[in-house]
Amino acid sequence: LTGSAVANPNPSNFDREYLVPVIIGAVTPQTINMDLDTGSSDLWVFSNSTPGAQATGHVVYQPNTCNASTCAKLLPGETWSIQYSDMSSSSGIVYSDLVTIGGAAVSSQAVEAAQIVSSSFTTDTANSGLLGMAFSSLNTCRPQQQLTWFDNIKASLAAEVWTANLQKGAAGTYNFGYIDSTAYNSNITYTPVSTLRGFWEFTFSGYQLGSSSFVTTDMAAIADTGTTLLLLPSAVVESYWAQVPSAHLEPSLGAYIYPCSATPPNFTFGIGSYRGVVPGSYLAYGPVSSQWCYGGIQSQGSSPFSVFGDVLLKAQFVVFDVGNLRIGYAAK
Ligand SMILES: CC1CCN(C(=N)N)CC1
Ligand SMILES: CC1CCN(C(=N)N)CC1
Repeated sequence: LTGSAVANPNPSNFDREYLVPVIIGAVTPQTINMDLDTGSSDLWVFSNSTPGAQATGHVVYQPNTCNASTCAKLLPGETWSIQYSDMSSSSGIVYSDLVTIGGAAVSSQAVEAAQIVSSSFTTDTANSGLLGMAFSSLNTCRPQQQLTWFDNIKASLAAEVWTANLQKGAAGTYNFGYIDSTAYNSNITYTPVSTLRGFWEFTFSGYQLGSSSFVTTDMAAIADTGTTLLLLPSAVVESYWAQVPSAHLEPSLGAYIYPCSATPPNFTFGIGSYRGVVPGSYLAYGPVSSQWCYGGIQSQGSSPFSVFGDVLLKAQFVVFDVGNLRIGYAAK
């Protein structure tokens, strides 16, 4: 078994997130556009349990709890509650239902129906749910923790692997169970993943800011499709933006902005001896005013790891190898 699904950048704003059409239900199937997030492990959707005012503009999951084996089933007593790093949150109840992504189906997937969603989810009308693809140890369902869609399907796949091929301002692809050798043009360099924190966490071997020399130093990072930007240690971020005249940390935003007339420098990361290049144009996130632009590289703050978000991932072909607990990067 294999699967292949489109990854659509959020239509309105600078590839803030990438949405995947997910088909939920057998008797009355619904296609719901969800944000595939390798930084969390809950599959949750706006639903008929979400208050109307919070669900306005969204497709809502309507579980068909009919009386056949193919119907949705409420999991009695199960609840979930999650908070994301941008302080958004959601919570609710849990059903089991058929979930098909890119032609690959899980018959009894925990589908977490929202009873409450915070305002930033309500206003993000292109996104009607989160598809968690980190490790199941982070799943918030209680009292019985539930498995991610990938954990449920992986034994049926040709290989316990999936790949991300995100694009800048265009549709990309998530493939499940196979590696499309036509999708990249360098060897894939793998490095081990630690699951101790439940993320796709790995060590990268250093970085290069623009045309400066490569800095060889082992650093921790997670690969996170659910984070838009590239988050690095504040000292590295300061050095990076020092290369752009007038770029500065804007206190009111808590972020670096730079003159939109400038193109930011490239960012290169190392995996062993592999060098992954993020073009400067990918690090121009979007305007905050007529002349100031929001930088695509920002500080990781107090986080113990960097966050390789969409601005970096879209420049690479990325292999999430669950079977071998490793992550792979290739140029494309
Ligand atoms: C470490 C944090 C990264 C951002 N998150 C996420 N993509 N769900 C939350 C966890
Ligand atoms: C993992 C992220 C998904 C998108 N988010 C949001 N719409 N508030 C934040 C959390």
